[in-house]
Amino acid sequence: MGWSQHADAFMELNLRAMVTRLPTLLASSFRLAWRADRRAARTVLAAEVGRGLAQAVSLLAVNSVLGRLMGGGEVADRLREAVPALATVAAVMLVAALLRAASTYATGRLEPKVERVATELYLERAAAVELSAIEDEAFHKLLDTAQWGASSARRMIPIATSVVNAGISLIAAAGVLTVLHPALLPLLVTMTLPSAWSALSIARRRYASYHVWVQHVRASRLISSLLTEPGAAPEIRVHGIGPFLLRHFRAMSEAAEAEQTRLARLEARTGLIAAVWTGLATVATYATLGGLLLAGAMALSVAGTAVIAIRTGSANLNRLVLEVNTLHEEALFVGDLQRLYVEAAERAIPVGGAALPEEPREIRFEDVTFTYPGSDARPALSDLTLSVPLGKIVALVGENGSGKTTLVKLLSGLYAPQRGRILWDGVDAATADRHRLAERIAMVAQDFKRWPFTARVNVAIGRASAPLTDERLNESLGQAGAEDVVADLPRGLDTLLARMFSGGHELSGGQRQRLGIARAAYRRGTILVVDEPTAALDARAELEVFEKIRALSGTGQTVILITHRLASVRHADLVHVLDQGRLVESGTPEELLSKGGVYAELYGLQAGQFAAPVPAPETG
Ligand SMILES: Nc1ncnc2c1ncn2[C@@H]1O[C@H](COP(=O)(O)OP(=O)(O)OP(=O)(O)O)[C@@H](O)[C@H]1O
Repeated sequence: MGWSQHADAFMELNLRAMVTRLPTLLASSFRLAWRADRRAARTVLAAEVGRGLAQAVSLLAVNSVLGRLMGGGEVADRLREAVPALATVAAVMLVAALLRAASTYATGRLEPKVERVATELYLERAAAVELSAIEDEAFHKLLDTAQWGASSARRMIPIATSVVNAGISLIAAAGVLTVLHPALLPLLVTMTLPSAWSALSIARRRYASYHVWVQHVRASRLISSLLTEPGAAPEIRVHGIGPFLLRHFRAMSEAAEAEQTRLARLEARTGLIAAVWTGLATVATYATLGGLLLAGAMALSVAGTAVIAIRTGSANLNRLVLEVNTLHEEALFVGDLQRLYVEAAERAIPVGGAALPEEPREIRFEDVTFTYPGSDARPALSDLTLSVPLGKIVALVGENGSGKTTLVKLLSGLYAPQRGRILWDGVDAATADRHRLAERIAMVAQDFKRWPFTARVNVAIGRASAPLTDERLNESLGQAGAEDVVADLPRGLDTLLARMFSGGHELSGGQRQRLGIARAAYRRGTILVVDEPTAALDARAELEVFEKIRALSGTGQTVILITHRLASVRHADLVHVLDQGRLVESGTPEELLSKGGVYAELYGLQAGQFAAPVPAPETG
């Protein structure tokens, strides 16, 4: 998959590749900064270039000061002659300090903006992808790794700034050194190469480890969140699952610790080798400098400047190598983020497409076959041909796993069939404008979302784009029979439905379900899909909800009803019976009952439960 190719690319990254990639990295940091805040980006760049130049001028001025001080003549005269150069050094230091302050301020302003821009883009793209992408394990992994990209992009800003600064300072020091004596430059490079090698090796190992361990980190985070999640809390306590989860958490943490220890050991070894190499190169550098002095090939004042230039140069080269290395490390995470941008754009729900008929009469499935992406099980739907007449109540019936939910997901455009077509009065849904199609659907899914907001928002979120009016809200609550639910809430519609927050309230399963139906009613889609709408309702509430659903269809609304309660299906205009992804029967409830097929059999089983005599208690 994508991410592992990426890791391989990094594994091949050597010093030369790092240097050649540097301009691209700096440019991408600058582009992000430019997008976030142009003025701040300009200020940082100008200030850093200015600071680098100031360093060169300051080195030359120091050279001139040393030359004057070590020249011939009276000490007082020598001092006097050095004054202009000393004044230059002081002025340059002042300018450099001012530039540094400007750069610090602008960088500080840029950083959070860059992170926000990158995060917004991440969330925006992630929210727009197809459901199949969200359910795809590889895409999820990318979502996971890419989430660090935004903070990396933020960190890249000061690092890139530092790289520019160190680079210019280094060029200044190297230029001065070359002027002083050509032999000094290669020595400077030799002194710094070991740290470059060690920093690169360490970063490469850390990154490879991260990519191998990312799944492990995810799983361990999941386990720790299970231990604190309110939904899991009752079962953890009653079934005593806590110690089991803790044991797993500890085992996973210990494995991760062992990996950290391995990395630390390798880091220490690499650092030691680099330190020995640097030490030898430093000795060689100063020995060369001494040799040049002894041979009379270099004046003492020049040697003094050379020592300063070598120290400044090697410090800058070291900093440059470390910063370039960190920049690469962060860039790899930003790379994950950029790959997510690209992949999410490729897997986004397409925009535009054919218009659907204004008032279609039927939605027709023609030889539809669908297998869930990545699944090697039998198709969830096989060669399915059926009609959903609009403006009616259509019930989907069948045993668990027969494909009912899958069918409505396809009808809602959440998935596309691999074979066959779904036609809205002759317009193929595959070519239709998907966003427009979704506009028409209101859905109460089996596992519909409990939003951690107020009751009001929990209903109105059904059509978040519409202005929230009390009239529409009350109408929807009425349509779902949810007025009592709201009346019982401590702060009515303003009650926060999130127990984990102060003032939050928890609804019962049935209350939640009614609010879910109110949300779908609020949406006012022309097709209402209700998947097991009464699973959590008591007998009276169930009757009431079906009554309401029936009333909705009376207003011209299409209702697609999935339920196992066959007594509730008797008001449907049409029933499709599915079995193992295939359509086995279709007709009105009466037709199906008299036919004596699967529907009649299931109906008989349910009715039989009520008719069966209750066994008498044993008497002792
Ligand atoms: N997201 C998914 N990924 C892979 N397979 C899935 C997914 N959802 C459902 N399936 C499989 O597709 C088949 C049909 O499932 P579906 O949920 O449509 O059945 P259903 O008739 O609605 O069942 P139930 O009555 O239990 O709700 C099942 O074999 C199920 O395991």
